[in-house]
Amino acid sequence: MMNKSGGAPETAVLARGLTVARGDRTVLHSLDFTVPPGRITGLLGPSGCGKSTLMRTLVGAQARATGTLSVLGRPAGHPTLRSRIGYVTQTPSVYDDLTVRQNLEYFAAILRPGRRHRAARRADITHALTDVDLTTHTDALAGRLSGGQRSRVSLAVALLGSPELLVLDEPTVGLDPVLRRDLWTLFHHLAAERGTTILVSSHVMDEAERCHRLLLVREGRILAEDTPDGLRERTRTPSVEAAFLRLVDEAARATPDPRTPPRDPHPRTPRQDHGQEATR
Ligand SMILES: Nc1ncnc2c1ncn2[C@@H]1O[C@H](COP(=O)(O)OP(=O)(O)OP(=O)(O)O)[C@@H](O)[C@H]1O
Repeated sequence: MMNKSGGAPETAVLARGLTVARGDRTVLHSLDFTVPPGRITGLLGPSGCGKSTLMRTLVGAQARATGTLSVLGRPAGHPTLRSRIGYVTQTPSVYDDLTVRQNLEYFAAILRPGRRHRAARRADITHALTDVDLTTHTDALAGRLSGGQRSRVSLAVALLGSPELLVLDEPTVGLDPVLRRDLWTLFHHLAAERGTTILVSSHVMDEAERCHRLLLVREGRILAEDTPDGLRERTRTPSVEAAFLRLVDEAARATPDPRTPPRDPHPRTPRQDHGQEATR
């Protein structure tokens, strides 16, 4: 979607009535939301609420989706989006029997094949390794790295080619506090200095405070779409975690408990029951 002056897009991602099924059940229910460009949007919600499914749909890896999902002005999954999106899955996508540099060389060659791009690929790899602070481990086998280091190799792969949109599925899980802080500094640097749009999922609510905007998800539905400040003010709570819990309680009050049988809109009079009351 372009703005009125025809310049940069107003939204990096736009979803309308997005519904996604996995197996025999609907996992995402008619979602409406936007992701602004050049900002960090946090996708937050409890385990199993559908965060990974939403990210997979965004990058075109989820087949059974209906509704509208526009990504960088194209329908999700469009072939031209492949080099414009960097996607980091929860499990690091690295080859354990290759060194850090060889992993990056392999993926860089897929993104920009051919000898004429050799210098650009080398510059890209150096850039990505510096971003994730792995320049001292370039010759280490990926299989011998710690969990946090392997996650950072995976992130470096996603940074190759300077994607416009970074989709990061719980990138800070299992990292120590210093590494977590450094990664968030990197995310803010990418958004502020390179205009990268970042969609990052987490079920750790304190990470929400580091995002510009939040999408709170529960049971496959958007509970709220707001800034951290907006959420706290709207719910009159001191933290995003408290705001989330309040919204969950409000949603539960607004939705009848499915275990309670619905009231019969046409109750039969005793005469119509023909005396069957006792057998019900
Ligand atoms: N391959 C699959 N087939 C059927 N259902 C699936 C499949 N993968 C996931 N699901 C279901 O879809 C729902 C959403 O899962 P998803 O992985 O998107 O959640 P999540 O919010 O990312 O969870 P987590 O934070 O634990 O990673 C869950 O109920 C899960 O059981």
